Amino acid sequence: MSPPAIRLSRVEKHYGDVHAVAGLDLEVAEGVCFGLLGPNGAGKSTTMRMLTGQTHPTAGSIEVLGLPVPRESKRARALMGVVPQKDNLDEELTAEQNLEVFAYLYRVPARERAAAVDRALALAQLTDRRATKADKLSGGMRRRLLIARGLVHRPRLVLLDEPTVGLDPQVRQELWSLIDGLRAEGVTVLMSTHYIEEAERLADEVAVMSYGRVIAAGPPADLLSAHAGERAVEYYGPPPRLAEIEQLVHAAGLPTRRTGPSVSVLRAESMPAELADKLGDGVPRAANLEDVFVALTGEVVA
Ligand SMILES: Nc1ncnc2c1ncn2[C@@H]1O[C@H](COP(=O)(O)OP(=O)(O)OP(=O)(O)O)[C@@H](O)[C@H]1O
Repeated sequence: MSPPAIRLSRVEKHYGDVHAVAGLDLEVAEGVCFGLLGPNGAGKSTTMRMLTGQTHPTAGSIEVLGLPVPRESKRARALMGVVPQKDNLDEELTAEQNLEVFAYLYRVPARERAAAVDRALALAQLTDRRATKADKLSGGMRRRLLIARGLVHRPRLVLLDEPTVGLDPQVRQELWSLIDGLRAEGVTVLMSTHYIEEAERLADEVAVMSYGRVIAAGPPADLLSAHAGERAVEYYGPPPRLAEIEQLVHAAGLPTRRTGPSVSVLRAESMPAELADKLGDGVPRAANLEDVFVALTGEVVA
């Protein structure tokens, strides 16, 4: 078996009293799309920044594509593509020029640069906008360009920090297709997100982070069966009715969680018929990673 693309072992990052990362163990296998899931402040961005060598760990060890980081972060950076959360395109340059600059910085050989830029433009679906300045592109186009820029040198590993944050649902779908395409090509993807649906839709494996640690990791289906079961049923009603439902369900040994104006009964596939009768009509749905997260932490994501 080939060594993992990313390995973090007992990694800590302290900012004064804040332990942004607090004993992180993580392995990402080659060719996998891996989702780092957790609420704001869980330590996802700090982890990403340590992988690129932008910030150094307080303790622990990090390897990226077999190279120790931060010692060899320059070599590691040359092999990976990094797509930052914050859009830092050069406004003055066209889509094509933004890509050319990165092809040069990533040392794509001069005779291959034009083809690399063309390929990245096609990937971003911006071939017909190649001569448009970045400040004239829409939000979705800019984000696609930002991703394509990180891919111009055909990296084996791509880090995507919150790739679709703040974008409308249609643009998000487009980016999901783009990321899916990378996975199909065998590129290893590490993506941080606080959108449950994004992790569910794209990730082969997920690590749930809370307060700087991984509290559960594995393929989404395994996490669901271990922590949330197969199905949930949502019941709506006034607060006293919801409290009553919770009491009845807990007495039967099943977990619940509040979701706004409703109570979700988890592991509903094991609900006794008698209890189902008492609870009346509910809205059945499949269990999701949010159920897992809440079951593990009591916190609500996003
Ligand atoms: N440079 C810094 N100085 C001080 N504290 C920091 C710094 N960077 C991060 N932190 C703190 O570390 C914790 C983890 O932050 P981090 O940005 O890694 O979380 P996150 O999961 O990526 O959340 P977000 O999605 O909001 O970026 C937070 O409490 C944050 O305030």
